[in-house]
Amino acid sequence: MSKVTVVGAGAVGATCANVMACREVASEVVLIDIKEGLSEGKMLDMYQCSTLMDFDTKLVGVTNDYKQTANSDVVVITSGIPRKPGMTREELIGTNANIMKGVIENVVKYSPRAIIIVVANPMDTLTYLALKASGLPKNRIIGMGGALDSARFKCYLAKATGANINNVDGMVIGGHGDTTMIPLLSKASVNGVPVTQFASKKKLEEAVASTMVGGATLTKLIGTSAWYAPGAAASMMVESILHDQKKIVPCCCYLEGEYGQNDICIGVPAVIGRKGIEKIVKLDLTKEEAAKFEASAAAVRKTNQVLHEIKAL
Ligand SMILES: NC(=O)C1=CN([C@@H]2O[C@H](COP(=O)(O)OP(=O)(O)OC[C@H]3O[C@@H](n4cnc5c(N)ncnc54)[C@H](O)[C@@H]3O)[C@@H](O)[C@H]2O)C=CC1
Ligand SMILES: O=C([O-])CC(=O)C(=O)O
Repeated sequence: MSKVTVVGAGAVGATCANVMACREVASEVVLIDIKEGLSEGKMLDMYQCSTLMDFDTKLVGVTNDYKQTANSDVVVITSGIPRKPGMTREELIGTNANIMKGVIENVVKYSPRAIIIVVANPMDTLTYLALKASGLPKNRIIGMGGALDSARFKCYLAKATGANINNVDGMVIGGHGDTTMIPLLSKASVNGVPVTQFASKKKLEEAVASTMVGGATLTKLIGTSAWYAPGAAASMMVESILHDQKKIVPCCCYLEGEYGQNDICIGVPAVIGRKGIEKIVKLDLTKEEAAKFEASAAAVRKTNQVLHEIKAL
């Protein structure tokens, strides 16, 4: 028996709940939101897919009643406003930091043993806030960003190389921001063969640039930010935890010396299993990539500083 709570029944939260239900990732999924009836309605709709899609997951929707989320094994936090075209993720901090503080208090109160996955933006800074506000050990607070950015990177690489998408491997580390993420071209491959064998430098650099603005491109097209791939990425992380799959997932982790950084949550590859972040994986970065990581960390720290200015920390 396993129980997952998703906080925020908007686009990303409901999609994540739906993917988890369809894949039977957990025996019970609870969706909670402050908007009266929203979670109840979405979970009822989802439940009515059971026979159509052949799943048997207990689905519960609640309005702001954390008692029903009690003793969750994993909690995914998507509550927060999304950006509109032309905005950065960092601009969401004032509203979303306040939401995060209230949510974390309830999550820790009702599910003290849960592993928490932070999705709301600006994700790296809100992961840091969740860690500090919850007082939980660092292995139990994970931010979702790198999994999504890497999935997008693989799509753009598949287009650039003409390779089968499922043969493409690629990883994005660093902050989850338009200018802070670092798609690692040096490690990208098609079935283990470096991507440079399949596409020109120019095309590969275009794939990197498109990945970095992947979220902004979707926001411009849709008018609000994306949800299908974000929801699926969060579900994949929950699955790796609950099924102890020990997948190596680029995700936002608290660093204490790794990659030359301290007291920061930022994207690095990690083994994700039943204990949450089980190991931070060390990559041999090129000189240029290491310099980019340093700059990315400096930018994330600048946003973290805002938490003090708005008295969220
Ligand atoms: N880390 C990542 O890779 C990604 C992060 N995001 C972020 O996820 C967040 C959610 O995005 P969407 O689902 O598109 O937004 P949305 O507006 O569709 O849904 C947000 C939901 O949160 C709810 N909410 C607000 N305050 C709450 C509270 N205190 N407790 C419970 N629920 C509360 C709202 O009522 C709303 O239903 C945004 O901050 C967005 O930027 C979105 C995509 C990817
Ligand atoms: O772009 C946004 O604001 C939402 C997000 O983080 C993403 O889709 O990568």
